Amino acid sequence: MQETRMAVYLTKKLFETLKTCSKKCTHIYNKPYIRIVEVGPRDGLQNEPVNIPTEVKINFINKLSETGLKTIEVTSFVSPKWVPQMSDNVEVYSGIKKKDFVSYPVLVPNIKGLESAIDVGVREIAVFASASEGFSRKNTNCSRQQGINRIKEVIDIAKQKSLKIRGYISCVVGCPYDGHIQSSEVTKVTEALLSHGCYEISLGDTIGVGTKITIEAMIKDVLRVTTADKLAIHCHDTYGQALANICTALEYNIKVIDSSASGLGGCPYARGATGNVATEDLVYMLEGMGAETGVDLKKLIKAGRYISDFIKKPSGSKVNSALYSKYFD
Ligand SMILES: CC(C)(COP(=O)([O-])OP(=O)([O-])OC[C@H]1O[C@@H](n2cnc3c(N)ncnc32)[C@H](O)[C@@H]1OP(=O)([O-])[O-])[C@@H](O)C(=O)NCCC(=O)NCCSC(=O)C[C@@](C)(O)CC(=O)[O-]
Repeated sequence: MQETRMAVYLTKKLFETLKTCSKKCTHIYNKPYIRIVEVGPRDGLQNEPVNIPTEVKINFINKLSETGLKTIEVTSFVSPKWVPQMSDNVEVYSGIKKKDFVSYPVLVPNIKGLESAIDVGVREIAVFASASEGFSRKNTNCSRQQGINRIKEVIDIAKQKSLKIRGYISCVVGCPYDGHIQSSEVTKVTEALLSHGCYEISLGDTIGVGTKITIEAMIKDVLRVTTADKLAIHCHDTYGQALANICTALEYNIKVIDSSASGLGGCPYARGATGNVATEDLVYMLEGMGAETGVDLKKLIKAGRYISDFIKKPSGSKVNSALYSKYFD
C-alpha cells in the first residue's frame, strides 16, 4: 500500500517536472524571431550635413555586417542634386564586403536609379511612396499618384531582373506639410504597392509624431487589405514614441522593424524629422521581451559608436550610452 502511494506520488512529480521542462523548452527554443532592417547607412546618413568619406561608410557597413543583422540598407540611387550625401552609391555598394545570407538593399526612386543599381549588381531594392500629397511633392517632385506610377515602372523592370522589391510608405500618421493623415490613405497606397509587386511594405512614421492610438488605428486599417507578414514598421523617434509604437506593431504581429544604429537619421525633405529608433535600443528591448533578433549587441554598440564618433555627435542610443564604457573602457 505504502509502495503504491509512493509510486503514484513519484509519477505525479515526474509529470510536473516534464511540464515545467517543456514550458522552459518552449521559452528557450521557440522564441519569436524579429527581423531588423538596419537603415543607418542610408536613412541614417542621408541627412548629415558634413561629407562622410566613402571609406567611413564602407567601414560602418562592414561592422554592421558582423553583428548578425540580416538586412542592411546601404545607400540610395537617388539624384545627387537632391541628396548629395548618397552620391557615392556605386563606390559604397561595390566596396562593402557582402556576407552570405545578408541582404543589402538600396533605395531607388526611378528608372535611372534602378539602372545604376542593376549595373553594380544590386539584388534588392526599396521603392518609396508617400501617404501624403505634400511630402510626395517635396521629396520626389511629383504627386502621390505620379509617384506610384513611377514605382510601377521601376518594379516592372526590377521584376524582369528578379530583384527583390521592398516598399516604403512615408508619413503614415502625419506629414510636415499636410498635417494629420487619414489611415485610409495609407491603406490605399499599401494596396497599390503590394499589387505592383513589393514583397513587404514598411510603414514610415517619417516625422515621429505617432502615438499608440494613431499607430494602432493606422495598422488596423492597413490590415483590412493585407496580413501582418507583409508589413514592417519604420519609426522615427522625434517625440520619443518610437519604442512604444513598435510595441503596438508587435501586438499586431508585425515582425519586421526598421531602425538605425546610434539612432541616426532623418529625411532632408521632412522638416523637423530626427533620427530613427536606435537599433541598439531596439535589440535591447526585443531580447529583454524574450524575442530573438540574432544580433550581437556588443558588436552593434561598437558599430554605432564608430559612426557617431566620426560625425562628432553623441550616440542617439540610450543603450549605447549606458553600455559602451562597461564593454569597452
Ligand atoms: C525623384 C527625383 C529624382 C526627381 O527629381 P527631378 O528633379 O524631378 O528629376 P529629373 O528627372 O528632372 O532629374 C533631375 C536631375 O537629376 C538627375 N537624376 C534623376 N534621377 C537620378 C538618379 N536616380 N540618379 C542620378 N541622377 C538622377 C537627372 O539626370 C537630372 O540631372 P541633370 O540633367 O539636371 O544634370 C528626386 O526628387 C529625388 O532623387 N528624390 C529623392 C529624395 C530622397 O532621397 N529623399 C530621402 C529618401 S525618402 C525617406 O527618407 C523616407 C523613408 C524611405 O526613409 C521612409 C520614412 O522615413 O518615411
